Amino acid sequence: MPIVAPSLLASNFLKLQEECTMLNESEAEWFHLDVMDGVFVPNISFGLPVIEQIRTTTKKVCDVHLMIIQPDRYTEAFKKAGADILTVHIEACTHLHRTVQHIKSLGMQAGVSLNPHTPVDSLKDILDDIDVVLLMSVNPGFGGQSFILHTLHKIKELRRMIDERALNTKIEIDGGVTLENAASIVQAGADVLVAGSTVFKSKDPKATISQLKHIA
Ligand SMILES: O=C(CO)[C@@H](O)[C@H](O)COP(=O)(O)O
Repeated sequence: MPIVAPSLLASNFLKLQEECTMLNESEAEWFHLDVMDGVFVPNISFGLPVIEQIRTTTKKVCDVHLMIIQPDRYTEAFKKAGADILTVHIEACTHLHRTVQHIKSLGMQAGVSLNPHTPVDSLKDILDDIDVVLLMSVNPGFGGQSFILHTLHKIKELRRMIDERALNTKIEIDGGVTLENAASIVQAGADVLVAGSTVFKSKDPKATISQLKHIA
């Protein structure tokens, strides 16, 4: 069964506490928190103070996805704000190995994210060092986009790489995940489903989370 990680980007920020309570009562294991800087991606979302507050509402895993340039400037700050997993973009890092080691030295799990055009092959010299690979299945920056079908090939290729090395690295898929495509994403080899619009725009978000969890 996949881990379900609702993306709070699609939540109602005026009712953030209620949204967090709903997630706490649901089968979601991770809170997916999208940080955007308006430079790496053409949108600005939320940052440290919001994550700090969300952290006080939950004991679930806080999975922070940094869509920012020069993420090293903020590694400690996100640890302090309560991140359990800190994911950086391969396209935003100059010394990725150093960045990953720094994240892990602070006691967080390290994730590396790939934009849709970045081949999974680019992970071959870092894969053994990371806990999570976050494959973007849309171009990052906005919720509510359509899943890019080619991602299914990338998931299968990455699954092969991980299994060949007998690693426990998780494959997380982010963007355009729906009740219609979730089963094929999991069958291709994904471990974690990020879902924003599908969860928060549904009539019954808790039930939708359960459906995503049990769909495959
Ligand atoms: O990181 C991002 C977008 O950059 C994602 O987390 C989206 O927010 C997912 O939203 P949906 O496609 O599920 O609405």
